[in-house]
Amino acid sequence: MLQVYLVRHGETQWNAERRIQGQSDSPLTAKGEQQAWQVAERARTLGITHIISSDLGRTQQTARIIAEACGCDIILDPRLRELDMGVLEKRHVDTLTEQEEGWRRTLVNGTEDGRIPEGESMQELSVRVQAALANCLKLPAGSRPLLVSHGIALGCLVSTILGLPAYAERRLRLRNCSISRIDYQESPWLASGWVVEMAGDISHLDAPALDELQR
Ligand SMILES: O=C(O)[C@@H](CO)OP(=O)(O)O
Repeated sequence: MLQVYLVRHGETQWNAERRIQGQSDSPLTAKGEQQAWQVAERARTLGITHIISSDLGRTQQTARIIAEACGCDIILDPRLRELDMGVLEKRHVDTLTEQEEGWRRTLVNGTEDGRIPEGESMQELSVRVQAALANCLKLPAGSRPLLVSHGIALGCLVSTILGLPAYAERRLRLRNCSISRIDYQESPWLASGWVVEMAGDISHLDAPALDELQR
């Protein structure tokens, strides 16, 4: 059985300011760095062998802290980037016009191919994050990878493993530096393939942020 841990990056400047990031970037706040150290401390006890990270700055910054604690190298995988949120990236969520909020809601409420203009659909996101996950099956036997990625990207991964549509990710709260775990297994009692063992655990954080757009 392969165990894969999923970690969302620490709180960033724009998470705290309620700005939409997508594939744009902002650095971790002091609180975000502290969260990263706390999740790293937990990861250190889990026997992690590989850290695989989205190549955006905020995930790399988080991954470096976890890698230092686990003594692993970091492999960058752009398929683990956040959903491309097109023309709404860098915008403050409270300043969107009605039309812009409608675009954003398309993602939240879910239509198969809904997207923000110049952005990516949830379906497209789902294909690339699933491909990044499938790559973990090629690691040597006994590997235990930890993936560092983003709220929507990881939510989409967990939702689709559960057999839900990709847009169901907004029904799953994955806070900054939460840990989720999915296992690839062949048990006759469970569906064979990927199984969700836990999602969004923040018991290692002493001060979880009320992060990003979720307040
Ligand atoms: O892009 C964003 O604004 C958020 C949405 O969840 O993603 P991240 O997890 O990278 O903060």
